[in-house]
Amino acid sequence: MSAGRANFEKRLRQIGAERYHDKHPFHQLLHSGGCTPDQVRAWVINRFYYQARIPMKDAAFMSRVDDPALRRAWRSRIEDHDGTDEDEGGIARWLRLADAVGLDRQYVASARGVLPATRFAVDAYVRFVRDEPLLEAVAASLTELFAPRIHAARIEGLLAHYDFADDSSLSYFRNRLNEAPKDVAFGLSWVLDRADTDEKQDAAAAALEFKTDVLWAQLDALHGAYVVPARIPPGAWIPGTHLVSGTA
Ligand SMILES: O=C(O)c1cc(C(=O)O)c2c(n1)C(=O)C(=O)c1cc(C(=O)O)[nH]c1-2
Repeated sequence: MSAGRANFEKRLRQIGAERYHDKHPFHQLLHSGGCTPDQVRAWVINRFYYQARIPMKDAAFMSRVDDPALRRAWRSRIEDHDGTDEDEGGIARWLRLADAVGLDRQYVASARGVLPATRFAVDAYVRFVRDEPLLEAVAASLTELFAPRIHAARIEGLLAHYDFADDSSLSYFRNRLNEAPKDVAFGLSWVLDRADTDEKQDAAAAALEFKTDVLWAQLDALHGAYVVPARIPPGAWIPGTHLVSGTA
């Protein structure tokens, strides 16, 4: 026996209401115009690592699925980030944002300046999806239920407060507004259908909480390193470096 489908969906949404990273002070700083240009750059560099690993985690997921219908429903996630013959894809769009804030895109793409804690958090997500049961792997992706709201708030906040923000530099987020709802509608009904015991519902809810931790930890790392009193770990990006002159 398990709590009904509607109650379980409510429980998952409550996790977002309490734990999603829209509540993190770094996002509040970013969206309200409180970040310095270097703090925005640090966010662009570190968040790139998440972007770059998302299609790798989706490929890891697909490598474990023996149902062709599920692989077919999932594969557009990889194309959304890596692109197709017709569409440049999310990774290329993110690098456009890197250009707009004046960063050397090759440095950003190299992921050399990424904070250690960001790397640990993102790598933990990829491993989780590779190693845990498929139900938990799909449940972990359901933070995307809460992403369109933060993407809309980000577009509005960045456009209002930062000179680099325009249709080209923010195209990543506009595209996600269309891509994420289709992914999450599929993922949510897949999880609701399969989590038919209390034990499975608990496991799926724990996976979603784990994922909110993955997102929160990345912003904690950013805040600790680049917001006063800043403590930049060895090897991480140093403000003022790897810029392309004449931009931002
Ligand atoms: O900007 C954000 O706050 C945000 C959050 C998330 C998320 O909730 O994991 C994703 C994205 N963006 C995103 O752009 C994206 O492509 C994405 C894929 C996934 C996933 O877990 O498969 N999450 C997210």
